[in-house]
Amino acid sequence: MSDDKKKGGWLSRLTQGLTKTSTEIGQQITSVFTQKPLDEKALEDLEDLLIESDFGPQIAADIAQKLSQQKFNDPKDTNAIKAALADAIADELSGREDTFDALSGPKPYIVLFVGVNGSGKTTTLGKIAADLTSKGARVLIVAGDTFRAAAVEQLKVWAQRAGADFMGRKTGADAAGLAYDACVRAKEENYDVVLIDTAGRLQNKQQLMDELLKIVRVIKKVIDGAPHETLLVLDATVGRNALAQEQIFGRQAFVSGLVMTKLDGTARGGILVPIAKASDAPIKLIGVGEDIDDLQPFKAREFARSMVGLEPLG
Ligand SMILES: Nc1nc2c(ncn2[C@@H]2O[C@H](COP(=O)(O)OP(=O)(O)OP(=O)(O)O)[C@@H](O)[C@H]2O)c(=O)[nH]1
Repeated sequence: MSDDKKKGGWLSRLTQGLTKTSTEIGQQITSVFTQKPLDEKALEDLEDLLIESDFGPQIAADIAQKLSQQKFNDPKDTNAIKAALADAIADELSGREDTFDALSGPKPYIVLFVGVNGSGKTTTLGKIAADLTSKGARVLIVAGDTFRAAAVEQLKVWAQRAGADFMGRKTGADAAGLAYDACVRAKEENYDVVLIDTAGRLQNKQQLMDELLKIVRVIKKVIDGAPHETLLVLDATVGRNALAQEQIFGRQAFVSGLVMTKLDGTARGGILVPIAKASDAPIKLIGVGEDIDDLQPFKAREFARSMVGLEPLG
């Protein structure tokens, strides 16, 4: 067992978090390959397996094609095949990863969280707040989803837990007005980071987008160059719907990074790959569980290895 695993560090959490997907891919790959050489039928089976894991037909075909061109000394050596598969997945994700770093940029650093209700926005925001305050940052949490009292309460709890300050308004208040006041306060009171939650009702897309754009406009009025980061939070368990959501929010062009949550809750974690490829914004963070430590920086190679059931390299 590696040191990381003993400590329950992020790599082992990543491996554990992706168990559902890696069981699907990692174990099935054994049955795909053990009884036969890496022939056309095996590659077709691999392609099907990748499609079942939500990689999408094009990416599945590209990966199978790549593997078909490789020579394996022992076609029954599933670890070598898994490593080649992990490399092929990581190659698909090349250039699609980036770091989320709220502490090296200008202050106050303004981060906006967008995404549909239930995607994990509030939880992601809370986990980030806890991480930042643990590093000594002064953090202001802003409950910009003014439509749902429960969302405001949930954020308040996260703020208390993280030791961050909190700003909210009564139900139905103007979210852009709240964001404006929060930015003014953050400037005056020298906060390091402001984390702004937003509403995520998708029943009326245009209204939702108009409201988000209004929030962005007012933030810019107070702080030049802000928001410094707009994170789109997507739930991996909704599969291809997450791809559709990326297209809706991504088309507005102000998304600067993606967070893929609940990868632990699905055997179809392959969905991250077509989303990463379709989006203009890179993937910055992934959620592999409900604990604070389960929100992790996205590292394509480690992700790909965990996904096929190999130890991440670290
Ligand atoms: N298993 C797992 N659960 C998660 C993860 N991220 C968030 N959740 C859970 O998903 C549920 C929804 O998360 P919220 O943060 O409330 O989602 P939201 O987008 O803010 O949704 P609203 O509050 O409805 O606007 C909660 O029960 C979270 O605990 C994750 O990475 N893994």
